[in-house]
Amino acid sequence: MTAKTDHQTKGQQSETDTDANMDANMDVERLDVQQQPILQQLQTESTTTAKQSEQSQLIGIFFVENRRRKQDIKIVVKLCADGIYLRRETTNSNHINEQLIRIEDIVGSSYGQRVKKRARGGLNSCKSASREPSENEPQNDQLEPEQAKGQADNSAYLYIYAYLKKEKPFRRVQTLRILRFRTSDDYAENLNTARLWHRRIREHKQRSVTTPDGVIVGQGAGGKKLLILLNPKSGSGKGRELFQKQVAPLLSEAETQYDLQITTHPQYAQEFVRTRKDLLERYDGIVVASGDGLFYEVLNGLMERMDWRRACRELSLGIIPCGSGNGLAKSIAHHCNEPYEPKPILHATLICVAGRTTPMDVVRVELNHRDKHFVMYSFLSIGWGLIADIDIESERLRSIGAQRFTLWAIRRLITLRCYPGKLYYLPAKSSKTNHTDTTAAARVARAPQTDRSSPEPPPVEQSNHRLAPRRSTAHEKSEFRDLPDDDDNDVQLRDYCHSQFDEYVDALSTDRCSYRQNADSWHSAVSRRTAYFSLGGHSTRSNRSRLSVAQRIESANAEFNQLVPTATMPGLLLPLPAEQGWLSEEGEFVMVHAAYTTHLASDCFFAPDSRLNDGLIYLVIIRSGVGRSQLLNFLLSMQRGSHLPAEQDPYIQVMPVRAFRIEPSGSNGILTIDGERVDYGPIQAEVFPGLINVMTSTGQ
Ligand SMILES: Nc1ncnc2c1ncn2[C@@H]1O[C@H](COP(=O)(O)OP(=O)(O)OP(=O)(O)O)[C@@H](O)[C@H]1O
Repeated sequence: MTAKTDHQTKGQQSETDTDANMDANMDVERLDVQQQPILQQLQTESTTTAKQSEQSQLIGIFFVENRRRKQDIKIVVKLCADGIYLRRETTNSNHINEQLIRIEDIVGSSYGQRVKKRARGGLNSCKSASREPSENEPQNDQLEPEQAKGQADNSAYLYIYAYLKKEKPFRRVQTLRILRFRTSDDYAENLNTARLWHRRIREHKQRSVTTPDGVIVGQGAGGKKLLILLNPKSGSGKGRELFQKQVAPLLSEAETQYDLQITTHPQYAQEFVRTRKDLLERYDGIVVASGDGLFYEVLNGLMERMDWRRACRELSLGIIPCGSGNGLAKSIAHHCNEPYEPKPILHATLICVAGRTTPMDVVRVELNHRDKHFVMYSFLSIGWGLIADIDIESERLRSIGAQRFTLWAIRRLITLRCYPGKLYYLPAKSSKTNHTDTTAAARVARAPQTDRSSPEPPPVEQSNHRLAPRRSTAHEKSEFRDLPDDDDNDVQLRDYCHSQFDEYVDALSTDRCSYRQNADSWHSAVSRRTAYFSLGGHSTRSNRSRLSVAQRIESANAEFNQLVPTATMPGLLLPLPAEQGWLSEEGEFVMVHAAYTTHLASDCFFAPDSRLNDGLIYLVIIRSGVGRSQLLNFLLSMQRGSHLPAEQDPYIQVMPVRAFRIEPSGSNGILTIDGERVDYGPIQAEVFPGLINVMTSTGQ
């Protein structure tokens, strides 16, 4: 190994300065490796975890010339499980400065020859992920001037991409650290050193997202790709451009492998997700680069799959906000205590490449329109009245931007509307019955896999509840699990169905209308499932036609259980049992708005107490008789999240519930699900706690 002493030449330093000047918003620093000792790998016995992590430490000593102050800075760089420690010492004063770039803040690294700024991953270009540099000479157009002129530079460079969290103002700052390895005259040898650092960074990053039981969570971790669905028409219609400029370079820095699908029309994403056979084999995450509307399509497409249960478990979902509302992206950023503004796309992409996931609640919604029954899945909100009116009716002013909401709010305040109807809800803290057991969480208890030692199923309690609930544990309440999908469990379920046959038939015949409603569900209109729900018809997927009617009903229900997450509240046309804690209120309402994420839009902090996985719907009720000034104050304070009354108020009330039903009396009004208008009429919803996993930077 030949020692080099010319590491602080004029030419090199000016390059570093140029970088710093050009990347005004980015913290760039190039550190040149010193002659001796350049790199040490600590050799320790790998008997304990601590020792293992020590073993994977790398240490190097680098120098930077500070021409302005005419002094050299010596920088000791240590790479370990926590991240990268930089200890700076100036040579002519004893000033020491230390910095830790946390492993969570490092998105990735790349190595190879020195490349021009425009050819570098995260700066302006989008180069392909996981670039494996050749050990031959680099391409001429990527060489620095000195190289291009024929002056050989045998150095290998390591580019470390990090985004440091700053509190004031709250944001992430793009940071690039360049390590130059040139202890040898042989480029291949220097490249090997850079490659080792690169590999170690990857290993540490991967370890940081591994759960205690050794499972690597999040996208990209299992060697699969991300599927990115991009709506080029979302928001201001610049989705494609924003992706190329802001998202692709970051994915490249993080070495994320992905397939990009550009949607061509409404329903494209839903259809793609629903029908793609190898979705789970090929991808471990789906990222929506669009607004909340496309996320809604992806969620519902997943729920229409035969393997929806596995899909919800194994595919993590992320969102990069290119739309106009972006309530989900803001809610996730809020959950992770991550900045959102001023660069929502950058911040959200960082969350998507962080490799961690958090369970999130989904709400199952039932609608009835012209005797047809619809089922869909929602993740944001359901609105009836004021906010839904403002949201939908102001569409005609879309061209004026976000101000349309303010203008329309004023209009609505002047001509205030009240809607007569009946509201039912199941409070989260009902003291009556163990109503939490009637939520989806209770199905955990029914899942044989959670208690294989006691296979005896619970008794049937009511005609509209096929399986009676067992009290669930605190842990069970925190996540959704439906009936298990392994073979053992299928057998147990079947055995149980047979043992309870008489009661089952009874229950089914009483309830049949609700199943037949499902036959005409929104799902069946667009999916292959129709055959399953058409009890009277011929199923192409089973030999049910040879069975008796009762057996066919039973068989249909067993299949139905396997296919969709079953509702625990009675069907939309059935009464809601007061003995299970259901409460109701009849009257005139200015608004009933249900939210299950903190933000309805990036600037609407609607349910500040909401958590991604709390199993709660926040029902905000505004009753008729509310004063206009109180209403104005409510609307004006929504942005800060201070709109909800701290004390009991006769007109405005917020209530955490597990399920609710709205029965509007008239036929004129607006109902929205996740900000999109749906048919006006009776609607009910219940929360499925933690049904899906969303990409977060914090994990569980
Ligand atoms: N290529 C396309 N052309 C037209 N519409 C599309 C296309 N791709 C998707 N869509 C539809 O556009 C609708 C709106 O998209 P999206 O929600 O992503 O953006 P947005 O409305 O601007 O954002 P937000 O919902 O946050 O207000 C979606 O419901 C989707 O069905």
